[in-house]
Amino acid sequence: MIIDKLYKEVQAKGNVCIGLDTHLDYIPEDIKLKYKDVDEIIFRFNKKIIDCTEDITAIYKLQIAYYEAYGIKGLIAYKKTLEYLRSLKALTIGDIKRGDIQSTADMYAKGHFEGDFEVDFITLNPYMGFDSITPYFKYLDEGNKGIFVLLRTSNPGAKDIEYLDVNGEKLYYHIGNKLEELGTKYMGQFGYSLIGGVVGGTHTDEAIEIRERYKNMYFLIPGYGAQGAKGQDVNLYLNNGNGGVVNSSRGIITAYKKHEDGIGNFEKYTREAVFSMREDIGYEK
Ligand SMILES: O=C(O)c1cc(=O)[nH]c(=O)n1[C@@H]1O[C@H](COP(=O)(O)O)[C@@H](O)[C@H]1O
Repeated sequence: MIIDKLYKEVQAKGNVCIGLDTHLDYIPEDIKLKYKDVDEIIFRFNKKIIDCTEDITAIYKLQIAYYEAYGIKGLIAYKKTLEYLRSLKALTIGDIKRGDIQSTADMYAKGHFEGDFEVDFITLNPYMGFDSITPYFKYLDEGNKGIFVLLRTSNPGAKDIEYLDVNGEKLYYHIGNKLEELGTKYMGQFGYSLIGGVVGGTHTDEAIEIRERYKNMYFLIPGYGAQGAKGQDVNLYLNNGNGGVVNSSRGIITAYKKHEDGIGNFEKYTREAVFSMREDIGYEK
C-alpha cells in the first residue's frame, strides 16, 4: 500500500516533505537566462531541488496554484515535474484541496489519480460534506493512492470555522472522527490508513489529543518554517518519529537566498536546510 511506502520512506529518509511551490521570483537568474520557456524554467528549478534532496526527502508536495498561475505552461511544468519524480520512484502529493459534488469529484479523481497529473496522494477539503470525499475511494480500493483531508489547517483563519463548537465538540473533531472510521477499511501494515489528515503545525493546542484520538491517521503537517512552526511543535503530531510528514515549501526552496553566495552554492544550502529541519523535528537515523 502506498501509505506503507510513505512510512518506509520516512523511516529511511526522515519526515521532510518538500513543497515545490515554485514562484518565478524564487528562481535564480542563471536558470531564467538559460531556458526560454516558463515551463522549462520552472521544471529545471524543480529538478535542481529534487536532485539535491531526493535521498533525504520522504515526499514532494506540489501546490497546484503555483502552476495554474502560469497558465498552460505552468501546468506543463507540473506534469514534467511529476513525471520526473515518478521516474525516480519518489512519492508525490498533489496539493489540490478539492471538494465538490459527486459527479464533479469523480472527474477530479480521474484528473489527479490518472493521466498527466497523476500523483500518489491528493489533498481534499471536506467542508462540503463526506459525499465530496467518498468518490475518491474507488482509487483507494487498489491500495496505490491515498488522500490527506483538511482537519485543522495552519492559517489563523482556521479558528473561524474549523474550531466552531458543534454539539459540544470542535468541528474538526467531527471531521476527524468520521475519517478515522472510514479509514479502518484501508489499513496498511504499519497501522496507518490511506485516509490521512492535514494538521497545521502552527497550532499545538490539542495536538496531543489529536494524535491520541486518530491512531490510524497519517498526518500531513504544514506550517513549518515560513509560517512559524518549530520542530518541537510538529513533533507533537508524530508517533515514535513516524505517522506524519512535515511540509516546508519556502523554507527549503528559497533557502539559498539567505546567503550572499547562495546562487553558486544552491545545492549545499538547500541540503543544509533539509538536514537542519530533519534534526529540528527530531529525526534520528
Ligand atoms: O494542505 C496543505 O498543504 C496546507 C494546509 C494548511 O493548513 N496550511 C498550509 O500551509 N498548506 C500548504 O502548505 C504549504 C506551506 O508553504 P510554506 O509556508 O511556504 O512552507 C503551502 O503549499 C500551503 O498551501
